[in-house]
Amino acid sequence: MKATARAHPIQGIVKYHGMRDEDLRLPYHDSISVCTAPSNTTTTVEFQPDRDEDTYVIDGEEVEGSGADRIRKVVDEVRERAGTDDRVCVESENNFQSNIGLGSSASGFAALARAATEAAGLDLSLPEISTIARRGSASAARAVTGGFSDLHTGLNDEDCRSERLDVPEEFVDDLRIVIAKVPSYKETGHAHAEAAESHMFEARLSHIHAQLAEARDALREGDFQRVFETAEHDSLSLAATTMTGPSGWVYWKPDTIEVFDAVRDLRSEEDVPVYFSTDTGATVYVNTRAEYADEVEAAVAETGVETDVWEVGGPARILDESDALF
Ligand SMILES: Nc1ncnc2c1ncn2[C@@H]1O[C@H](COP(=O)(O)OP(=O)(O)OP(=O)(O)O)[C@@H](O)[C@H]1O
Ligand SMILES: C[C@@](O)(CCOP(=O)(O)OP(=O)(O)O)CC(=O)O
Repeated sequence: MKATARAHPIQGIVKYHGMRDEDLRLPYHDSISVCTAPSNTTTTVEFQPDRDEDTYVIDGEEVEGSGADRIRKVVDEVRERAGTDDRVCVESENNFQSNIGLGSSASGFAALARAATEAAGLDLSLPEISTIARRGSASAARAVTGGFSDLHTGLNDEDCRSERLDVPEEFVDDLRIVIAKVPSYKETGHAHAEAAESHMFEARLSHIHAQLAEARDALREGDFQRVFETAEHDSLSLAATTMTGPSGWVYWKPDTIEVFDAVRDLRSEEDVPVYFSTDTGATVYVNTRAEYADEVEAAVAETGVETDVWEVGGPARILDESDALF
């Protein structure tokens, strides 16, 4: 009745924005992402029949408000599928900063869904677990299946689930993601809620199918340039939509743009294979290949931002009992 799981956050490639159904978190369109490592979330879940209430703790702090509501959604779905009313104790740790655009809701709800289903004794495939994680965060569905994954939209759990894409191993092993941290706090919930109100949203929807086809084909071929050109372009498309909604969200900061410039200089002046990408946040993912990672990190660090070099992460997995957080 107790289990611990670990999951990695995601970088969007063809990014998800906006939900058809906020309760079930059914996105308007398919989306593709890649999990990042060593960034991860570790979560322990225990069903405790003697308790009166659930408790949720992240990074040593009890979670309340909308953060707790989202965790409860995932836990309630597990309770329903397992046919139990037992209360749970959830403890979680992120080994990276949350709410700065590094995808903590993805790894957080993926680790939660993986640990909770295991603790409840449910025998489910990763795509099935992805439908439970999706109720906390749609990007978490892709963090359950890991690597490069594709979340299909749909109106039910049979259709709206994540599937791991078949991508050449050499391409995955060669990818380096230089993280340019721009620590500006934000929450994406409101942006999703107003996504469809931007006049750019219809344009984005009609464009996204070609982007998805391009990304799937480029990933199958292991074509670095086409995959990350698509991700860079989609970052600009996503920002165009968020910036032109009713709240006019501008997620980028001056440091973000400086990193974009550094990346484009490396590409045009030094012929380095390197592309930027942002999700909903000011932090930049700088995608390059292993042999260029040091040169790219040095150029990005010169703008004054803090950097890290990450790689591709796998699916959500169960850890040993000795790794439990309580
Ligand atoms: N370990 C965790 N377990 C459960 N929920 C988590 C965890 N870490 C973060 N979260 C939730 O995810 C929210 C942050 O994610 P949000 O949906 O705002 O955007 P995001 O784009 O995934 O986040 P980030 O800015 O980290 O990229 C937090 O406010 C919290 O409610
Ligand atoms: C473009 C993104 O940054 C969208 C992030 O959205 P969230 O995963 O934060 O959304 P919730 O479902 O509300 O948790 C990355 C992506 O998933 O494509």
